[in-house]
Amino acid sequence: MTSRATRVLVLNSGSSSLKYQLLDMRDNARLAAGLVERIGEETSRLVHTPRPDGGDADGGDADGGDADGGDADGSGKRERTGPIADHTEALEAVSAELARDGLGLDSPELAAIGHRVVHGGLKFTAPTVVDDAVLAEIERLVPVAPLHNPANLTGIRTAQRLRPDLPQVAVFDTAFHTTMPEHAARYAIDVATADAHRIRRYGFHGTSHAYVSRKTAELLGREPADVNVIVLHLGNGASASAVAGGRCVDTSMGLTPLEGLVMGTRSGDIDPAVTFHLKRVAGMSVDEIDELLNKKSGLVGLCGDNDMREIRRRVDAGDERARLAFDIYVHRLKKYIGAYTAVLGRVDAVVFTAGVGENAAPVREAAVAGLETLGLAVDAGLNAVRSDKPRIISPRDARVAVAVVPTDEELEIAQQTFALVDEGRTVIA
Ligand SMILES: Nc1ncnc2c1ncn2[C@@H]1O[C@H](COP(=O)(O)OP(=O)(O)O)[C@@H](O)[C@H]1O
Ligand SMILES: CC(=O)OP(=O)(O)O
Ligand SMILES: [Mg+2]
Repeated sequence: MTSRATRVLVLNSGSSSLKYQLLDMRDNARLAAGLVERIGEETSRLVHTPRPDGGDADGGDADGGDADGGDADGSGKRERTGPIADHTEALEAVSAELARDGLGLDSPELAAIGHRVVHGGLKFTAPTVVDDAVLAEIERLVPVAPLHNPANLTGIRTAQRLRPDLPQVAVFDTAFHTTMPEHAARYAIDVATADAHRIRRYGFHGTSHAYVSRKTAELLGREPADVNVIVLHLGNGASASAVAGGRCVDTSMGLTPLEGLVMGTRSGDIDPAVTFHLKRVAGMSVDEIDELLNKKSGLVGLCGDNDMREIRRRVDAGDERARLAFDIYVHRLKKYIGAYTAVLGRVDAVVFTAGVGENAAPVREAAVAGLETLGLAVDAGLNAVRSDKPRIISPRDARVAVAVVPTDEELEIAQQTFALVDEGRTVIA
């Protein structure tokens, strides 16, 4: 008997987390999904959900940890807490959980492992089968994605060790943004210096921006080529993009994932001279400034919390610091909506996605408040509906649709991975 390997394991390694999904590409069914968080701390936690779409569970969220996480009844969810030192240990723990369900990494049905890789520079414009040269290039880009590329590399190397025979496919956050025109991608600095050091806007979260902009066209009942969309990917990291006819024409993240919107722990846009000032006047080292802007800024720097749920709780309780953090976050969003409206000329939809964008109705409401002159408004009733389906939340007669479209980076990575390895593939006995 012969069978074709049709499963793909997707690994999304973040700086302190590992999200994973195992999918069967015949019908895109999720066979397992989960999350390891707080890697490197004493209180690491692994949440594993077998058959996340199956049974009568409420559909939950793909990341298995963004929503309130309380759907205990009958979903078969398993949780394990205790120290997990690094991404190698995390993947070994995930592998053990999968094996308990008969879905171990040794399965002959596994066709490939797909990895989210955050920084691919300009070299990688499409999903790529990993070899030594690809690994070396991802490594070379560590200085411009210091929170992400090292974790991505560990994920790939550990997966290679566990299944040396399988294709490992890298799917790059930067790939979707490589269509940006030069006038959007270049910084206005000395060209020779910029070119010598490959300094330019690369943009990130591209897999999500691509998926969500395509789904938005579907939601509007139109072809992606006919639709102009502003995508607001608001997770822990956050970025905006302007997508014209399916191609990215501008995005808020830059050389690194630090630029642009206010994020959970990152400052987003600041005057670059702040860094000189911190060095020359405050006496901080470059590494200290790096840590300040990447890990101790954004929402956490402003109010001590980076989780929008907690910030909203505090705002509702009258906490002034949380209120100011929320207002700064929203003000930056508004600026990007305005800027990208100007960049696109005609906007068909403004779309919210990722943990904050999909769940935080007050953020969506505040971000478009007062933007009626741009044709933007939300319907309070529609905005309040909680759902994991793509939906329009603007009034029926609105000139520009405002929408919520849940992202699914893992599905997109799995599809791109499978498309690559399945081309011309021979049947496995
Ligand atoms: N129900 C909710 N209400 C408001 N914000 C939420 C909710 N659920 C999740 N979030 C926000 O989403 C963030 C995580 O988003 P996510 O897209 O999973 O980020 P990442 O992929 O970068 O880890 C959390 O830090 C929190 O701020
Ligand atoms: C690029 C980036 O910021 O990714 P994340 O949101 O996963 O941190
Ligand atoms: Mg994310």
